[in-house]
This record gives sequence, C-alpha cells and structure tokens, in this order.
Amino acid sequence: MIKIAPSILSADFARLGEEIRMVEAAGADYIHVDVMDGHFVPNLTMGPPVVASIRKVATKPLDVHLMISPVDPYIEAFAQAGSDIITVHAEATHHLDRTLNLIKEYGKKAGVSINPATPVSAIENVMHLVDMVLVMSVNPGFGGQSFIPHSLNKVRQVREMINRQDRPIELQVDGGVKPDNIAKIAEAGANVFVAGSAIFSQPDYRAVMDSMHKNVRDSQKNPD
Ligand SMILES: O=C(CO)[C@@H](O)[C@H](O)COP(=O)(O)O
Ligand SMILES: [Fe+2]
Repeated sequence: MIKIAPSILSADFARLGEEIRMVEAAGADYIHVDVMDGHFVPNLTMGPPVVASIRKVATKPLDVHLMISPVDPYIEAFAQAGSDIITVHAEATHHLDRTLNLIKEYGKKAGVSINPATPVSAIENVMHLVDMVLVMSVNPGFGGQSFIPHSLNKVRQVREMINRQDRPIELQVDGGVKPDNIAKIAEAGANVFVAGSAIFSQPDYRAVMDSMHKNVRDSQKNPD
C-alpha cells in the first residue's frame, strides 16, 4: 500500500482550504506542507500561522517539510501549530540528533530529509530516532522540477537501511513524482509519494491519484 501526500505548494493559495478539502476527498493520505525560508532554499513560503489555519481544515495528518536553517528555534511553533510529522533536513542543522529529539519531545513524528547531493550515510546514525526518511529527488526550493534519476539508487540504499531496523519507518520521495515514474520509485522501495504539480495542474485530482495507485499496482503484478 502506497501513500500519496499532495504538496500544497502547487495549490491555489487563494482557495487553500477548498484545495485541501478537494485533495482529501480525492484520496490524499497526508497533506504535505513545504516551509521555505529564503536562506536554506532560494524561496519563501509559509510559517506556523498558515499551518495552524490548515490544521482547522485538514482531517489527514499534516506532513510538514521544513526547509529552514536554523531549524531548532522553530520546532516548538510548528509542533503547536498542529503538525503531525515534522521533517528536517540533515544539511540544515549542525546537531541532527538534538533536532530529531526535540521533535519527539513535542510528541510529533520525526522525519529526516537528504538533498540530492547528500549521501545516505549522513543519516545512518539517526535511524533509531526517525519515523520517516525523505529522499529529495529534486534540489529543494520549487515545485515543478524534473525528477533526478540518481535518486532511485538512494531510495534503494535507504530501503536497505530501514530493513535493518526492527520497526517500521516510512520512506518518502519528494520532487518530480508523476503517474509515469511512480512505479519505478515504488519498486526502489519508497512508500510515501509527495506530488505537487502533477496533482494540482490537473482538473481532476482523483484521476491523478487513482492513476498513481494503478501504475504501482500494475507494476507489482507484472514486474519489468
Ligand atoms: O519540497 C518540495 C520542493 O522543495 C516539494 O514538496 C515540491 O513542492 C514538490 O513539487 P513537485 O515536484 O511535485 O511539483
Ligand atoms: Fe516538500
């Protein structure tokens, strides 16, 4: 079973509540919220007040992807705003172990993300602390970029690391995920798929998510 996390970065912000209700009705498993600071990534998006407003509308877990540095001073605000999963970048904090523990102290699920140029070894020593690993398949900062093919190797490596743990850890992929490449990414071992432009650029959100599920199912039935 795969999970789909629509990234609201590509939604119509003027109608954000309605967009969230629509993707939830269309089968979203998580609502993916991209937080950017104009420093760690070259773009600015939203902060805790917007997450708190989304919380009032969303019924699915809020999957908050923090692309901000420093990050520790903001964990409390994002936790109190109603995030369910808080994902931080390994590259954005000097003390990743401390940052992940901080998220857990607030009772939230902790995710760790790595950029395309970061080796999976960067997170080897924090696997015991995380509930989710996010492999970025584009350089973070913008929606609508193309999937970087080398990311598949990293997904395979992270899947092996997860399989060595004695508890379930989600493996999320974010960036350039589309109905036509999702099966390959699932085969590599991912189970949570962020998709922004692929969903919100189409008039029928359910049709996109259904085709994502179908393509993964078909490839599982007929490998190769
Ligand atoms: O974190 C990010 C970008 O930094 C993503 O969540 C994007 O918003 C995904 O958008 P698409 O590549 O699916 O259009
Ligand atoms: Fe994201």
